[in-house]
Amino acid sequence: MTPLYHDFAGETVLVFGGGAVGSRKAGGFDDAARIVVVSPQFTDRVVSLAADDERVELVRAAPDPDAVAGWVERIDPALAVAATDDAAVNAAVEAAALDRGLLVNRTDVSGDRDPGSVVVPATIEDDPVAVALSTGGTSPALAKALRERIEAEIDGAGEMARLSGEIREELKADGVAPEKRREAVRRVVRSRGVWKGLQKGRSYGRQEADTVIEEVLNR
Ligand SMILES: C[C@@]1(CC(=O)O)C2=NC(=C\c3[nH]c(c(CCC(=O)O)c3CC(=O)O)Cc3[nH]c(c(CC(=O)O)c3CCC(=O)O)/C=C3\N/C(=C\2)[C@@H](CCC(=O)O)[C@]3(C)CC(=O)O)/[C@H]1CCC(=O)O
Ligand SMILES: NC(=O)c1ccc[n+]([C@@H]2O[C@H](COP(=O)([O-])OP(=O)(O)OC[C@H]3O[C@@H](n4cnc5c(N)ncnc54)[C@H](O)[C@@H]3O)[C@@H](O)[C@H]2O)c1
Repeated sequence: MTPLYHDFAGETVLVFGGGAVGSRKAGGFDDAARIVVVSPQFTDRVVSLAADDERVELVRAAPDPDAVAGWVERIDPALAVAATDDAAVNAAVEAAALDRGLLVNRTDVSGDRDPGSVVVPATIEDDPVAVALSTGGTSPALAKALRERIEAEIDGAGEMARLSGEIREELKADGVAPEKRREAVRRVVRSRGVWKGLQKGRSYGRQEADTVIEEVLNR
């Protein structure tokens, strides 16, 4: 499998099943224009998600396997998520989506998949930095445990991305030779002092970074 980032802006995601798994998946599409959850029952979590987020619609229904394709056709999503506790319904969701050339996330199986059948990774976001983590479907519990470790490890990465991106542009604009510029940026992103400074505040991080840059430029 090849990991890719997909932009669902302007698209619909259709989730079958409003239990624990369907509710978690429904809350994970920050970029989608519309998220429709079809289920006879819903968790409190997804009910409050729909109350707070107008993009999320709950439709109370329990389509049988033969009816699933009609729902997929009417709602015409970019991605269908099969998250019911009924394997025949989940299989029908997969078949209907693949028949129409749509992406599908089947939550009740692991291992080999048809092309178009995607896996949702564990994710860590500190905008604009994002980490997606998969165990190739082998051990979702490990994906979650590693996500928790990495979350602590990359705390502050978003601020570091903004600062080092800005420094990169400044050094380019100042006409610093490419080798020196790369060396300076590489040192900034690896400097414990800069990471620590950023935790106190942006200006402290910037000060630490300026010291690192001076060292490189004056060598
Ligand atoms: C990462 C995460 C993203 C998300 O879903 O948001 C995710 N599962 C998460 C948690 C989790 N899932 C399960 C447990 C209980 C412990 C356990 O059984 O291991 C826990 C842990 C917990 O809940 O503590 C059970 C489980 N999961 C799948 C099956 C079916 C099967 O294995 O056959 C069963 C057995 C069901 C049963 O027993 O009936 C299948 C899939 N789950 C995936 C993703 C895909 C593979 C990702 C990868 O490559 O690692 C894949 C293949 C399909 C998909 O869903 O895309 C999310 C962590 C989010 C986070 O917190 O960061
Ligand atoms: N991928 C994952 O991370 C993960 C984790 C745990 C379990 N699972 C799998 O996902 C499935 C769902 O797990 P869960 O914990 O959310 O179960 P759950 O029982 O809490 O939820 C299942 C939901 O599906 C709904 N449903 C039943 N028939 C339906 C139909 N015909 N159409 C639409 N909705 C229907 C139910 O009303 C319920 O809300 C399980 O079968 C399990 O195999 C996956």
